[in-house]
Formats: sequence, structure tokens, C-alpha cells
Amino acid sequence: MHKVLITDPLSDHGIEKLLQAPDVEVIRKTNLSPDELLLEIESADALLVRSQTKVTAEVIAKAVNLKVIARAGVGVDNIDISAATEKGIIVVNAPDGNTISTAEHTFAMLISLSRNIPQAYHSLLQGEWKRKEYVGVELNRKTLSIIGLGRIGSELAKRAKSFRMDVVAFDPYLTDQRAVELGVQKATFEEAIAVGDYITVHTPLTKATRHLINRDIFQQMKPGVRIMNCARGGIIDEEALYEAINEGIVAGAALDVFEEEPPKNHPLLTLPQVIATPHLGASTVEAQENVAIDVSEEVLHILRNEPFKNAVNLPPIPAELQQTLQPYQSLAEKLGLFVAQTQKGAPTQIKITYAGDLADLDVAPLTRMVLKGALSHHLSDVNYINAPDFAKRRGIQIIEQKQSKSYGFTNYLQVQIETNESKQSAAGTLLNGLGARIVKINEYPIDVVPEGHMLLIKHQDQPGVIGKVGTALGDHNVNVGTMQVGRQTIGGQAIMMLSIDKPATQEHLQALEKISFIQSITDIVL
Ligand SMILES: NC(=O)c1ccc[n+]([C@@H]2O[C@H](COP(=O)([O-])OP(=O)(O)OC[C@H]3O[C@@H](n4cnc5c(N)ncnc54)[C@H](O)[C@@H]3O)[C@@H](O)[C@H]2O)c1
Ligand SMILES: O=C(O)[C@H](O)COP(=O)(O)O
Repeated sequence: MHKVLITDPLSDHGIEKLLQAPDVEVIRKTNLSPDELLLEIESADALLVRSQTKVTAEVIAKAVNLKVIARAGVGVDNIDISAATEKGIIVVNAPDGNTISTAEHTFAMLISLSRNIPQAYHSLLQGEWKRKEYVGVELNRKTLSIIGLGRIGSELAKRAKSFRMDVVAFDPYLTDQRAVELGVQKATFEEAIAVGDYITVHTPLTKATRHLINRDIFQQMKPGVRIMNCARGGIIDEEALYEAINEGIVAGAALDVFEEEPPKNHPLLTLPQVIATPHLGASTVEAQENVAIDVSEEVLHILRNEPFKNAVNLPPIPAELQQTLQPYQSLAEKLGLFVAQTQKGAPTQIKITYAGDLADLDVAPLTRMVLKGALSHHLSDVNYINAPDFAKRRGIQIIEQKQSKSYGFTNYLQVQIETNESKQSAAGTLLNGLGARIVKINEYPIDVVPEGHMLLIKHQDQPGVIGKVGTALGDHNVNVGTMQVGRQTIGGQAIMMLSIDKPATQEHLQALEKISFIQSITDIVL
């Protein structure tokens, strides 16, 4: 039974699939203290959060079974992604479900800011009737500068266009074609800052975007500019915004997010020019259902070892490619594991060669599987997510290469591992309808099903050696399933690959070592 811990409020309807899953136990505990979270996380297989729960390195370190952290929303700045990656925990989010709601909320802020709606309402409730004080400005023909034209920025642009605003946008990934499609003017960051009557930010919060809008940047703005942040607290330097309002550069600001949430005695909230909401961008019935459905499905897929989509700590793989590569994954992992078991010493280089049909594909997911297999022989806790990271931190050089020569196979994958003591390789293929085969070990051609308990014996090609090996194993009641021999020249160096029906013990290995012309024996488990 998988234990799924939910620590922020999620839509009941959205998590129905989780609640009904026979293999899942859902535990809902919101408003946990950091200490309570450390206790609860210990036995959880999955953690579902929104922006409130802080999934720190300490929390991740405490988790024993955790396979996935799912963010029911977009921003993952409350999750320590590198700690999760290092531990091999998948982090997924729900990037699409709240786009419209947040764009609409930003637009509501834009209008409220222009017409002083919150301030006027508040004043009216105080018994006042101040029509002169709350004269606003039109949006028509004003310039809206959007910093970050991703999902939300683009939806906001469409709405602003329908209000006849001129939309200027800066986004490092904005192409000319996309700008034309959206009817926005593509600008540099400096241009967007200089021309906006309204400036709104819709970037993620990263090291690069922290205090993107700072003291210097406020000085470059049009006097009377209005500022909006419905993305993340911290993209705008709050102290600098406070000063810019008091200096008269900024006429008003609308904030849905804060550097510290909830804000405590925040100076900005004392200014009449500032309107604010408590991080409500995604708080609609529709958005909450969407994101909860999305992450529930992702969590179920991950817990059940099925393909999933929105991993934040894995490069995205198109569904079609995922389907094509899926049958090769096990072969890739087994080749990595096989070669790692044939040698001693610390790996310094892992070279993976792809040929035949594989040479035309994006094989990065297979490389991950090779690394997982190769590293898991020596290291516990290596998985598909953290294997490249493990290799990098250990200074192992990874070489991924493609070649046209596939030795007559339609697909061909070779793994070579170099350690400080030796260099060993194995190549494999997927035979149509017959499954995986190891077809080469170092320079020896062979045909072996990579499965179960095996013995790799290096010997000299001499009459009688094969028979003696069979007899020695038989004497110890070890049944040989298959046997394959590979040699380069008659009487020269040769290898024998045997599949055996039970694990080889030290006693078995010692018995084999006594046979003349045998040079080495390695037991392998795949
Ligand atoms: N207030 C809320 O409740 C709420 C709801 C949803 C999302 N958000 C936040 O809104 C933000 C945007 O979400 P999204 O779904 O549109 O994300 P997105 O990934 O679709 O878009 C972000 C865009 O920012 C761009 N970008 C990155 N760095 C930039 C920089 N330095 N300058 C300019 N552009 C830059 C990216 O290229 C990308 O196009 C995120 O911070 C997210 O957490 C807030
Ligand atoms: O990044 C997001 O998706 C939003 O900030 C929503 O956050 P919330 O789930 O805490 O409302």
C-alpha cells in the first residue's frame, strides 16, 4: 500500500482518483509544524503540496520511502529540487491547470489598480463618499509591459489586447513568430521597463530573477508607472518598491505574492497606493480541480511505475519517444549492470555507443538507464533520476556517442566502463519478437539472454574445458540453463557465459578455479 501524504488544502474532487485507488492510503494533514512534517514524511511514498508547505533539504533527508513530491500548481520554489534529485525523488508539478485563473486574477488586479476599486470600496464601508479622490485611469491605449511571456504572461497579453492596450513583452525565449501571433511587441528588458505604463512580472522565482526589479530598475521606469506581481514574491525587491512609491515614480502597485508569506507588518501594506490579495492567483474552483487532478494522476503513475509527464527534475521526453525507447530501457540498464559486475576498481569513464535505429533517436533516457545500472552495482539509492548527478559528483566522465556501424543488428547499444584497473564492455540488441540479447562481451561475439544468475568465465580455448565446467557445476548440484562460448581464434583466449539456476557460492567458484586453462570467473546477477 502506497502512503500518500497531502499537507496543503487540495480539491476533494481533484484527488478522487487517489482516494479511490485500492493501492493507496491518503493521509491529509494540513498546517503541520516543521517538526510534525519531519515525523509524517518518514513513511510517506508520495508528498502532495501547494506553495505553503516548505519541502526543505531537512524534510527530504528524513524521508525513507519517498518517490515523488508533487506540487499542485506551477511554482516549485518551496521545494529543494537539488536535494530531491540527489536522493532520486521525482518532483512533478501541474503547469497548465491554473494558467487561466492566474491570468484572470492579474487582469482583475490591473483593473482594480486603475480604478482604485479596493480603496474606494473600503472608504465606502467607512461611510465616506469620496468621488474625487478615486478618479482612475483608462487602460485603453496604455502600454502594458509583460516580463515573462510564458503560459500566464501570454494569456494576460490576449486579455490586455482585447482592452485595446499596447502590449510589450520581454522574455529570453520569445521568438519573433510568437510575438506576431500574440500581437505583442517584442522588446529588450530595458525597453520593456522604460515604456510601460503598467509593468507586470510572470517569470519563475530563480537566482536570476530574484530582485529582477530593483532600485536601479525603478529609476528607469516612466514616472507614474503601475506595477503588478502575481508571480512570486522576491522577483520585485519590496524595499525598493516601497521607496519608488514614496518617491512618486510608482503610482500604484498590485501584489498577490510576497517575499514572506503571510506578510507580517509589511510596510507596503500601509501605503494607500498598494492593493493586495493573499496569494489568490490560482484560487478558483476550476484551477484547484485541474491541478489536483493532474498531480493525482502523476503520483499514481509514478507509484505504479508507469510513464509520467511533468517532472521538474528530469528533461521532458515526448510521449512518442518515450514509447519508442521503453523496450530498450531494461536492456540499457542490464548492460550497465553487467559490465559493472565484470570489473574491479572505481569507474572513471562510462562510454555508451548507440547504433542502428537507436542512432537516430534522442537517447538521453537510455543513457540514464545505463548509468543507473552501472552505478547501482556499487552504490545504493541510485535511480533513474539521480544517476547522472551521482556520476558527476564522483567525477565519472560520461561519453554518449552514435555510430553508423551496427554489426548487422537493426539496433545496437554498447557500454564500456573504464576503471582505474581495467576497461570492459558489453553490447546488446533487442531482437524483434525475441527480446534482449547480449551480443558481444569485449571483443568476443556471443548470444546471451541477459537474465538471472550467470557466470562469465575467461579461459583458454582448449578441448575438454567446457565439459569440466559442466561436470564441476553438476557435482555441486548447480543446473546449467544455457551455455555460450565466444573465441577469437582456435586455441586462443575465449569466454564462456553460463546461465545457472541458482546463485553461485564461493564453493562453486573455487571448484571451477581448479580447472586447468580457466583464468577468471565472475558471477553476475541481472
Ligand atoms: N499567484 C499565483 O497564485 C500563481 C499561480 C500560478 C503561477 N504563478 C507563478 O507565475 C509565474 C509564471 O507561471 P507560468 O505558468 O506562466 O510559467 P511559464 O514557465 O509558462 O512562464 C515563465 C516565463 O518566464 C520566462 N523567463 C524566465 N526568466 C526570465 C527573465 N529573467 N526575464 C523574462 N522572462 C523570463 C520564461 O522564459 C517563461 O517563458 C511562476 O512564478 C509561477 O510560480 C503564480
Ligand atoms: O505557482 C503556483 O501555482 C501558484 O503560486 C499557486 O500557489 P498555491 O497552490 O499555493 O495557490
